[in-house]
Amino acid sequence: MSNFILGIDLGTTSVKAVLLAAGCRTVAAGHSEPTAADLSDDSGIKAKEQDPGAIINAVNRCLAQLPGDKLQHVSRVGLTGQMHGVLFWKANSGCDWSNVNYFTPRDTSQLVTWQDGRCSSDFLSSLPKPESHLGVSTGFGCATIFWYMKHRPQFLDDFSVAGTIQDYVVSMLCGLDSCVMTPQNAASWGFFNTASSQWNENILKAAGFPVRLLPRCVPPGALVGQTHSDWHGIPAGTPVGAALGDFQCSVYSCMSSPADAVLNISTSAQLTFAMPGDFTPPNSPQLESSISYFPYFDSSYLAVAASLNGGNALATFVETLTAWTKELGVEPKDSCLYEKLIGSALNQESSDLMVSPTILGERHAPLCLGQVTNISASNLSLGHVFRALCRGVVSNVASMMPVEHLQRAGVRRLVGSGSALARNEVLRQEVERAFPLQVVYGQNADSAVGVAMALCDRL
Ligand SMILES: Nc1ncnc2c1ncn2[C@@H]1O[C@H](COP(=O)(O)OP(=O)(O)O)[C@@H](O)[C@H]1O
Ligand SMILES: O=C(CO)[C@@H](O)[C@H](O)[C@H](O)[C@H](O)COP(=O)(O)O
Repeated sequence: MSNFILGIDLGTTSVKAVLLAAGCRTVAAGHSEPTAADLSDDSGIKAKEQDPGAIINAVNRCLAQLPGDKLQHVSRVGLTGQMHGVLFWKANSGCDWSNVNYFTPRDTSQLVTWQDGRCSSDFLSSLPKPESHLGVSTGFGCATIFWYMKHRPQFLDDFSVAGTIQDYVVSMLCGLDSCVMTPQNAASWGFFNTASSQWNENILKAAGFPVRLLPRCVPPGALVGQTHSDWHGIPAGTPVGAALGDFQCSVYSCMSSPADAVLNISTSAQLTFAMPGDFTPPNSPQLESSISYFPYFDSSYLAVAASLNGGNALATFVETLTAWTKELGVEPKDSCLYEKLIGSALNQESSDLMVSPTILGERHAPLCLGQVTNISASNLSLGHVFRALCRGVVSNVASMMPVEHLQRAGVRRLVGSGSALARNEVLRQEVERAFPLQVVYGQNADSAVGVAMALCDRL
């Protein structure tokens, strides 16, 4: 039996796991499980948190579905997942292995995710200026830690380690008493200089920030350690890579030429292309710009329009419909609703209803919330509304990085990735209408495949 590489994506909505066979381009098996729902927020601070226990349960369910005869021949484990977020744990007691075959979290905080809104614009303005080309937005790890410093300082005293959810899993698998992070994820926390690959420690220390919580940085593709226990049949001693960013991994899974742009629509949405190898980002944040530059591999960068409003806008509409119908005494299933909405919109070729889906605002325009305009008595059918909503999601991310910008950068083809795109023909139709480019959809184009490919290519 040949060796396999296990890739796991801890996404905001679902966990995906794949086994990549030798040659790194064949997906031997894959599975996905819904992850944790957002915890209800009765604090009034627009918190968006997820329970690490529910996330790791989804990981355990996902791996339990993979073929055991392949799991025992895994030669590398790669983790990726939702960026920007932060969870805290206690060194050496962050998880419980009493189930022998897998671990469950212990002594951790909740995961404060990239969708968290507790850091107001005023609060962010009160923070020191970062020495980085990337600004700091609400939901970014360092901003969240500054928030806890100001509003709940004792909370931080209970913990000795912090990282993204994917960094946490790497630490638990390798039995680390600290956290190791790649620049792909460190850049998503803020106060990280990607040119020097260092935290803005002096700036943070001067502001009283608990720098003891900052992870140690290693290059993407680095191995952090080895699994210290058998895990779902994967033998102890299996090398584990430092965790990568889901955005970069979705690109790595399907970008095959510098002339490719990638449109990933998952919970969020990203439109991106690779910058030339000699590109260096500006010295300071371009806060009003809808385009940012995120570290990729080998000191290269991706230009990205990172929208906060992707599949989550569609999910919010489905959840709202479910709530309305429950109030009316009916209990539809979400999956049934998606099928009906997609079906209705496929029968509605076009609509003059206009939907701007930015219910979370955008990082470059946080106050620009969602809108529905041009409503008439004849364009409020489910087909009209869902068609207009899908077009709105695509138009919004396209407005953040117009096709002219792509063409000036030499882009000739658009590759689609992410479950929201893979599962929604209306969304794909709107992509093909919005972009006068060749549009293809990557086979197995998602972050779990991308992290496994990245590890494989760096064997
Ligand atoms: N049954 C479904 N049919 C079509 N789209 C769906 C369905 N279920 C979820 N989605 C869409 O998929 C999105 C989640 O995509 P996913 O790739 O799982 O996200 P992530 O990688 O961020 O966890 C949801 O936001 C929703 O818009
Ligand atoms: O694209 C960027 C980079 O800022 C971020 O938006 C980031 O990739 C994503 O929003 C988060 O990682 C969440 O991703 P996902 O759960 O939607 O796959």
